[in-house]
Amino acid sequence: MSRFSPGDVQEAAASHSLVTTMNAQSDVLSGSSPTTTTAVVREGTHTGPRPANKAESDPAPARAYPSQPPPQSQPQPPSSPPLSPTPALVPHAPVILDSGSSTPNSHAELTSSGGESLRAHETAAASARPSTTTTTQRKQARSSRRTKPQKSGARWSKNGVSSDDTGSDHKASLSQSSSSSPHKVPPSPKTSRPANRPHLHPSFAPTDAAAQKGRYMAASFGGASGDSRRGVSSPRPKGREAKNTFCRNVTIYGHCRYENTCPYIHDPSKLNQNENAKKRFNVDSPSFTPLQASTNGSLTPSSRSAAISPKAANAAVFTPKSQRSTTSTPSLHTKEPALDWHQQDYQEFVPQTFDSQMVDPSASASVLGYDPFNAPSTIPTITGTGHQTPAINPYVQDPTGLSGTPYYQGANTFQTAPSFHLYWPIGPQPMNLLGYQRTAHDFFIPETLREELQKKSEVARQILPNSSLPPIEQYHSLVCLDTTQHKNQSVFGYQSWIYKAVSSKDGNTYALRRLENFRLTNENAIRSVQPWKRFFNASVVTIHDAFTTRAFGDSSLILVTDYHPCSKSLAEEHFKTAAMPRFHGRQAGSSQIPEQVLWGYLVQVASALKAIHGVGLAARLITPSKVLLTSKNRIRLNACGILDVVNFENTRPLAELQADDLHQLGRLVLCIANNSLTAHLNMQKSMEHLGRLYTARLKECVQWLLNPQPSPSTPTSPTAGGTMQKDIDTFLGGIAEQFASVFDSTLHAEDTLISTLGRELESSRLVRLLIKLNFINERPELDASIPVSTGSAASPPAAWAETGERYYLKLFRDYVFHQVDASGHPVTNLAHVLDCLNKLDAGSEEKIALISRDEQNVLIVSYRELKRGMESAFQDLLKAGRSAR
Ligand SMILES: Nc1ncnc2c1ncn2[C@@H]1O[C@H](COP(=O)(O)OP(=O)(O)OP(=O)(O)O)[C@@H](O)[C@H]1O
Repeated sequence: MSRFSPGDVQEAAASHSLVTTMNAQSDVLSGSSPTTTTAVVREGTHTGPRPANKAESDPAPARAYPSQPPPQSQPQPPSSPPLSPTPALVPHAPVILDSGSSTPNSHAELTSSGGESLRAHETAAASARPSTTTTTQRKQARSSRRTKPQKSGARWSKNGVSSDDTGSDHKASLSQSSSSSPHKVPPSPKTSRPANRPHLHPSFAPTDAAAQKGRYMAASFGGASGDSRRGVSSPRPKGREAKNTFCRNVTIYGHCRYENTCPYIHDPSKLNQNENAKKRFNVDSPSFTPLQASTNGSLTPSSRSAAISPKAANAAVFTPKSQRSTTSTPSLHTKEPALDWHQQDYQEFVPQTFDSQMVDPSASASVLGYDPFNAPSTIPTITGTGHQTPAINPYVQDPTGLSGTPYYQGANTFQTAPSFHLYWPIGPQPMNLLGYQRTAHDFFIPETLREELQKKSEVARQILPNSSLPPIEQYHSLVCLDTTQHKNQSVFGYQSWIYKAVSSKDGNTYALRRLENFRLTNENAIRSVQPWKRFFNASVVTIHDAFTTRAFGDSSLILVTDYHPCSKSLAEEHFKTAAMPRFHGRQAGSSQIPEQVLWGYLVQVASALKAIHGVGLAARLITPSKVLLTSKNRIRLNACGILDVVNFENTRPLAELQADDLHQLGRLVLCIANNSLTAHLNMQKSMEHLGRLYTARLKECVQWLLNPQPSPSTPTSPTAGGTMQKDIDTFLGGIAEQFASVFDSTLHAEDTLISTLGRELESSRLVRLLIKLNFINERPELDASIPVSTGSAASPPAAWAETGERYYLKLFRDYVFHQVDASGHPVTNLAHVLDCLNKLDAGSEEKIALISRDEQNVLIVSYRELKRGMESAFQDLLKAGRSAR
């Protein structure tokens, strides 16, 4: 990546006097203030890579990357006029010293090279044709053909249509053809093109007018000077290209005498095939039509199958032998096979960061054996009344990607899942880099965090197509979040389901917990949710509403709570490990939970209990399945308030319930520490195990929580002090030092997030800058609506985007994004882009060399001028927008 060097500035200064003499003329042309341009230098003074420019006069949209910058000593064609400033081709740069590109010059070059191509191709015809070709040039062409036949050759097509064809390419291939096949070409009936005819890009040449071909091809060869230079070193034509070319003898005479030996095509139908095959992706490309599935599941024969034997066409679709084969085969029968393919790829490549242990053997087994085609008939019987959705959570964070399979099976709608593997840095990341050696990833949000946030937002927005779940009140687009169809009635006394749903009132996504077949016998029961609706704590899932409904065909109680995408219960996190032989009630092989994680859980639940007990409530349900893990080590109580409604009539005293909360907390930690859901059933053994694996402090704390109300004479609290109450305040006092350490790590995490946010702020700043630039760059339709600030009548109205500051903003865009290296390859250096945009945003005094697309002019401008120009152009746009209203 080259940058503008100080030498350029000096050279620019040296040519300043010349620049000044040009100012008057250029100002009239550009209509812009002469003060806006710093300097312009002649071609060749810059040393850096040039932007991939096309000729200024070339209207063709397709742009070829130019070859190496032309050396100053590059020989000019004999017919070329001396270099002179040519305002007609210079697109109104504020001050321009033209180094040689001009309309007459271009025309001379066009004419000259066009004549050469014609001569080279049509040996006899060219000599007889009263074209612009001169006798001297013809001789030169012949001699060059004789002496350097190996340099000839390049692609050549029927119309000279390929956007990257060059004059010499064409000439060479034709000279080769003329040597191999003695085509006799008569003089073309059209000998020259009108003088004012614009330079036509080969791709716009008519395809059917054979007589015009030569002319357009000739015109195309004389395109941008960069093109013709590049053509000198074009590769030899390949046999395949001759095969793509229609024989000119057939065009001119109607037949070819040398058809047997001639390498060109003589059958027009073949030509069209070859043409289509040759063009890669353009407007003429045939659209891709995948094999469509008919309603009976068989593939509809397409035109492609007509070309193959019926046996082959009806052959079974290839299915790779893998775990996913059971799922991938039916996906071919969906409406959008291509999309399914993407989805499967996404499943396969998603790096799992947040979860590593959640492999439910039973779930995996059931999914593996799950037949999506039979599912609708079986699932309702499993899930009960009114519950017709396959009770498989599509969003479960299953590393195998299997739990979501049925969801993707049925998905006929378009889905754009972020392809995380595309962003993921490949290979080990370099360490200990200096400040200026940072990698591209250093500029952006950390990969793990970005992936987690993107997943959450994607999951929160996903819906199940063809879902039979009814809307409930204002909640629609219900998706069942349950990961298992075997519901445990013992928790609430009712089967419970949980759905993600969108509220039509506020557009937010909520989690709806439904208790099936719940009958409300007392109106006051449902009012007991009111205090919970006013309760907000960071460690409790907020409750928003509670009501009963018959939308499912039964009488259900619905509790509306916050929705936390990609979350899972502690039971799913810690107890659903791979199938392994059990050992003493524990799952052997499961890893030990770090003590710091357990203290984190203790502190979070304790702070939630402090708040809950403080407002005269009790959590009542602190079990592993009802504590939600919403991000790494971040938990929330998820079933508060439900038992208040369900057990309204036989509730216990509050003090008892609050003491039970502490007991449940102790049991939770004991179970997790023992990696067993039933650890509390064998208390002594479990405590011993806990004592072996963890510190005495943790054991003492759990012991205190599990003990019944301590008597005044037996102080066993964490504080180990004298007589005390067994309440949450005592407990908090006892674990104060753990609170301090958890609080400290929370602050560290917050600091990290704030600094990440700061980096993202930088990115959003650059995005705003880019948006502004793109509003301005090469804007076509505003030409008439915005008066060109020059006020010059000579300026065409269609020049807003090409004049004044807009012109060098356009060149700046090329400088930032379209640079090519010395061999003409695109430069895609993110650091360069960020560097340039940041300097533009800051309005730095640093100067850069902007090179016009025909590589004939170099503008030296500072970022400050660019910034000023961008602001003023943007203001123009705003004004025009306002006046249009
Ligand atoms: N508020 C919520 N936001 C996001 N996901 C939730 C929310 N509440 C529960 N979930 C998810 O829904 C799933 C089912 O939760 P639920 O509370 O029904 O537990 P469960 O494992 O089915 O236990 P049980 O059998 O006792 O009902 C879990 O994967 C959980 O992560």
